[in-house]
Amino acid sequence: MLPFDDFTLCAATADLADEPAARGHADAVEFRMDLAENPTAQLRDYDGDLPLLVTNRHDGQGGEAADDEARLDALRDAVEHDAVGAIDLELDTCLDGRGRTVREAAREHGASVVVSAHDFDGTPLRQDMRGILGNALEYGDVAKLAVTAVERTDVLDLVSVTHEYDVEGERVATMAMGEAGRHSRAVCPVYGSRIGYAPVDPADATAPGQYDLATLRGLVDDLRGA
Ligand SMILES: O=C1C[C@@](O)(C(=O)O)C[C@@H](O)[C@@H]1O
Repeated sequence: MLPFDDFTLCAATADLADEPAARGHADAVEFRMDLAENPTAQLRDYDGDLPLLVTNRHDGQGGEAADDEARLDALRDAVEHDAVGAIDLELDTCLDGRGRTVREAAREHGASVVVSAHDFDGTPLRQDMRGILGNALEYGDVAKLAVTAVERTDVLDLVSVTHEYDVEGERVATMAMGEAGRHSRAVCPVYGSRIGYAPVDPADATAPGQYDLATLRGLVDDLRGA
């Protein structure tokens, strides 16, 4: 089980062979099944130390998986592996009811549920970000929102909403994608964001504006005074 009680840095990858290289800096591995070759075999053969957060992102939310039942079946199967401590499920998949049995399977196997939403066009209004995270909290243990920053100042409202939920005792994970939002990946955790994502190798970024793993670990630890 990945409780996300505190900031959890995930090495985001489509290749579980990255795990040994991630161990020194990451708390967990985000396994992007939708970007992976033979994800089922990779999961079956995984014997690394780090727990897995499993994501099978559909193409409407920035991933490469078709948004079909097979995508959800793969998540339901994934939670049966002991190494899987959490799954990521899109908010739209929860709102349309298709995520219910996936969440149930996760709970049954002691895996946390991260309910996520992505905005690749911009940063929604403050009250809308609050609303999206609030909706996601209805379904998941952690509500995650990744927006796109066009200006550096777009991050201000995101930080403040993150802080509000943290003060209310809710688990949220936030980040602004894109160059203008890059600093949010280090700053949002200072205000309570529970999850960070970074590739071991910067060439393998899973979203725009990500730092490499060692850099993000250093920045977050520094800023949070670890
Ligand atoms: O949802 C997220 C967050 C993310 O998009 C990011 O911006 O770091 C990276 C993805 O791998 C992950 O699934």
